[in-house]
Amino acid sequence: MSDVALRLSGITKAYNLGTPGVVEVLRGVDLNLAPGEIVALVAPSGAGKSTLLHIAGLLDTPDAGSVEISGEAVSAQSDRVRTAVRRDSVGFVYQFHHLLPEFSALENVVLPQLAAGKARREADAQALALLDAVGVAHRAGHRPAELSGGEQQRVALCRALANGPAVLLADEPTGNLDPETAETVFASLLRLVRETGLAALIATHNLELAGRMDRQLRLDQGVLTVA
Ligand SMILES: Nc1ncnc2c1ncn2[C@@H]1O[C@H](COP(=O)(O)OP(=O)(O)OP(=O)(O)O)[C@@H](O)[C@H]1O
Repeated sequence: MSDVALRLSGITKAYNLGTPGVVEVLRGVDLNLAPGEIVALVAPSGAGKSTLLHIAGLLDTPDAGSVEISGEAVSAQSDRVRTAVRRDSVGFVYQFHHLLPEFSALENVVLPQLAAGKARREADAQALALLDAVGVAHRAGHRPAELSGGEQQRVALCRALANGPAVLLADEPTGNLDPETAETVFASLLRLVRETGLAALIATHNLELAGRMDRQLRLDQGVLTVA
């Protein structure tokens, strides 16, 4: 295993808005995340944390700089390679669950595994084990609309972890939940991340949750600083 799960070097990103001009969102972001490390990303609204997470997760490309995942330089690779790395090595959790409404909880966790080439029986077993680990196995056959907000987020977490990623990226994963439910979901997330030894970068406005992670970084004026 590489000793760096995620490395961002010199990431810059600007959006050209025509008039009034260019918005420089990221101005040279450097970050090393070791396997097993959980890092909070704290940023005021509009500071660019979604932009940063999308670049780290290969959903967007930087203007300059590089992204390495598990020691592999991926930012300059072809779309095909980036898509495969994203599928196999990166898990995403968003503020809203984005589960597929017409599929059951189990199927939502199975589908990314089938896309990665896993056999159905193996994918089912992995999905059930993950749902069990976060306490929602009894809801495996239910569709997202039949689940509570906290259950939906726990299923979304299972989906993000289904292919055994090296890196988990989360954008306000508990931001849409009441405090008690947020605590349940966050506790599940921390425990699973600790158990699996993957690296996690978790954007949150919640300073109490941020304080329970290994490190806290602030995104301000386009660069990361220690919070
Ligand atoms: N596609 C785009 N085109 C132009 N400007 C954009 C685009 N995406 C983001 N921006 C701008 O870049 C800045 C950072 O946006 P981003 O969504 O990354 O912020 P954020 O920190 O995630 O904010 P929030 O916490 O409110 O979601 C904002 O000023 C936003 O308006």
